[in-house]
Amino acid sequence: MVQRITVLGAGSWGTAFAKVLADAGRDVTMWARRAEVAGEIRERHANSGYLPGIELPANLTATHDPAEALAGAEAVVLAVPSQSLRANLSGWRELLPRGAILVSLAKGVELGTLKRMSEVIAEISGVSGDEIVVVSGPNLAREIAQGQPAGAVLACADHDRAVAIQQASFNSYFRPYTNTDVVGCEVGGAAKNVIALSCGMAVGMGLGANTTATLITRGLAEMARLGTKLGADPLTFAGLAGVGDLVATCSSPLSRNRTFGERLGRGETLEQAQAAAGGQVAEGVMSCTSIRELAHKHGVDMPITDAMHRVCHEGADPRQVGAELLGRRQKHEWS
Ligand SMILES: NC(=O)C1=CN([C@@H]2O[C@H](COP(=O)(O)OP(=O)(O)OC[C@H]3O[C@@H](n4cnc5c(N)ncnc54)[C@H](O)[C@@H]3O)[C@@H](O)[C@H]2O)C=CC1
Ligand SMILES: O=C(CO)COP(=O)(O)O
Repeated sequence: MVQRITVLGAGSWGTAFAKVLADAGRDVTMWARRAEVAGEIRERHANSGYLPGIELPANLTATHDPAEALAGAEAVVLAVPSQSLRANLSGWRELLPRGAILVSLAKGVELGTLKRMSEVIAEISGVSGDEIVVVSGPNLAREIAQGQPAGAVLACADHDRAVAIQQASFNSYFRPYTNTDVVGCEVGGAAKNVIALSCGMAVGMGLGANTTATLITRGLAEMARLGTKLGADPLTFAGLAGVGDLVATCSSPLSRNRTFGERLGRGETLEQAQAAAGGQVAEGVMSCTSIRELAHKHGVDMPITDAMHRVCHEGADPRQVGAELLGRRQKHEWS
C-alpha cells in the first residue's frame, strides 16, 4: 500500500485532493508556495484562502520546503496550474524520490509545445509517460472538500500504478475508477474548461438551458473529435473524464472557468475577469489557445474552442462569435 504521499501545490484542488488521501488513511504532506499557507494548514488545519470553512484532517501536514515535503514520498501528486508545471517541476526534479509514482491533477495543454501534462511531466522528470497517473473527472474542489460523493478517473497505461493510487485514495465519498486511456482523459479534462468558459459566457449574456445544453453537447463532439484523432478511446468521452466533468464544470457556479466566462458574457474585460478570480487559475483561458493550435495541427474542427480564443485573446465580442457559431455551414450532426 502506498502510504506516504506528497502533494505539491496548495491551491483548491491540491488541498481538496490531499484531504481525500488523508481521509482515505494516508499520511499526507503538502508543499505550499507561500510559507503562511503552509503554516495555516500545519497549525490550524485550514487553507482559508482557497477552501474557507473546511477543516483539514490531522494526518495532513504542510511545509514551504520542497525537500522536506518530498523526503520519503511513495507517491508525488503534482497540483500546480498547467502553464507553470514545467517550471515548478524543473525545480523539484532532483528531489523526487526514486520510484515514487507521479500523479497529475492539472487539466490543461501547454502553450507553445502543445503537450499534455503527462507529456510535460515525462519530459522533465525522465519518468516514462506510461507510468504517470492522471486524475480527472467531475471533481469541483469545494464539493469534494465538503465530502460530497463523486466519482473520478485514474488514468495510467500501467494498470498496476493506477490501482495503487485507487487503493490509496478511495474513501466513503470519493470513488475513483481506473482507465488506461491517458490521452482521452487528459484531452477531456483540458477541453472541458474551454467549453465551460463558453457556457458561462452564454449565462452571462442572459441565455438559458437550451443554449448551454447545445454548447455542452457540441463541445463534447469537438473534444471527442480531437481526442480520437490523437489516439483516444471514443468511449472515454462518454465517461467521467468526458461528459461527467463537462457537465459538472459547465453547470456549476463553483467552476472558475464558467464564472470567468460569465463575467466576459456580462461585458467585463479579460483583465477584470482575471482580477475577480483572485489569483485562482481558470485554465480554459490559456488552453483555448493551445487546444486550438493542437486542433489546427491535426486538421480537427473545434469551432467553440476557436470562438473562445477569439474572445479571450483577440478582443472579439461574445455576441458576435455566438452569431457566427449559429451561422456556420449547415451540416449533418455527426459529420
Ligand atoms: N479547483 C478544482 O476544482 C479543480 C482543479 N483541477 C485542476 O488542478 C490544477 C490546479 O488547480 P487548483 O489547485 O484548483 O488551482 P489554484 O489556482 O487554486 O491553485 C494553484 C496552486 O499552485 C501554486 N502555484 C505554484 N506555482 C504557480 C504559478 N507559477 N502560478 C500560479 N500558481 C502557482 C499556487 O500557489 C497554488 O497553491 C489545475 O490544472 C486545475 O484545472 C482539477 C480538478 C478540480
Ligand atoms: O476541473 C474542475 C472540476 O472537475 C474544476 O473546474 P474549474 O477549474 O472551472 O473550477
